Amino acid sequence: MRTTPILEVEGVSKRFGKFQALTGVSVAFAPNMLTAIIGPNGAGKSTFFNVVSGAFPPSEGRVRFRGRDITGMAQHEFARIGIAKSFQITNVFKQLSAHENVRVAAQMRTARFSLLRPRASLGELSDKADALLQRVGLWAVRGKPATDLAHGQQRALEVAMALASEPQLLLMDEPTAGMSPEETVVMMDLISSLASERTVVLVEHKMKLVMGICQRLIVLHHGAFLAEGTPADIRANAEVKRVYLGQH
Ligand SMILES: Nc1ncnc2c1ncn2[C@@H]1O[C@H](COP(=O)(O)OP(=O)(O)OP(=O)(O)O)[C@@H](O)[C@H]1O
Repeated sequence: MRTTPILEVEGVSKRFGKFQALTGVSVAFAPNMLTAIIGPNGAGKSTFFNVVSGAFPPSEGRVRFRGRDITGMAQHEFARIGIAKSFQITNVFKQLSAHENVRVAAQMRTARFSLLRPRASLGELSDKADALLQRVGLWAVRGKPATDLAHGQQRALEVAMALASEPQLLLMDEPTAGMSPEETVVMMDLISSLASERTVVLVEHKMKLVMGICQRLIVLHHGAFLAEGTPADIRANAEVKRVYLGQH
C-alpha cells in the first residue's frame, strides 16, 4: 500500500474456547477509501468487526489506528480518538425525536472534550444535529420519535449519531440488514457519499451489494484471509468464486 494506512490489523486471531474464529488475519486500510469485508456464512466477518471495533480483544495480534496501538482499548475511548461504529440500534432513544437523538450524540462528544474546549451551546448542537439529519436524508422526519421511523430511517439515524463524533474512521456491520430493497439503495448511496469524506470499513454478507460502491474488497473464509482487491479483481478470482459466489 503506497499511502500510510489509517488502520492496520496485524496477525489477528480469535478463539472462542477451542473454536478458532479468526486465524492470523493481517490487512491494512488506506485513508478515505470504502472497503468491504466480505465472505460466506461463518467466515469470521463479525468477529473481525468486533475485534477492530474493540467489542472484544483478539487472542493474538494487534490493531493500530493512525500508528497507535488500540488493541484492547476501552470502547468509550474509540469515539474520542476518531473511530465510530454503526449500528448499535440500542443507542437510539426510541421516545426521543430523530433530532433529539442526534443532538444528544453531538452533546456527548462535546462533553467528552469539555476539558479541552468550551462546551457547545444548545443552539450549536441543534444546528449540528440538523446538518447531520440533512446529510443522512432525515430532515423531513426530524421531529418524529425514533420509534415511529421506518427501519431504514432508524438505521440512517444511527449513522447520523455515529457521524456526530466526527470520526475519521466509520465501521459498519451489515448496514442494510433487514432493509427493503428501496431502503437498501438509499443506504448504499449514503455510504458511498460518506466515504468521500472519511474512511469507511463495512462488513457485508451480500457481495453483490458492495461490488458497485466499494473501492476495495477483502475476502475472509473459514476465519482466514482469502483475497483482496478491487471489485473487478475479486469478481475474477477463481478461488473466491469457488468458496463464495458458488453459494449464491
Ligand atoms: N461468541 C462466540 N462463541 C463461539 N463461537 C463464535 C462466537 N462468535 C462467533 N463464533 C463462531 O465463529 C465463526 C465465525 O463467526 P462470525 O459471526 O464472525 O462469521 P460471519 O462471517 O460474520 O458469519 P455470518 O455472515 O453468518 O454472520 C462461526 O462459526 C461462529 O459460530
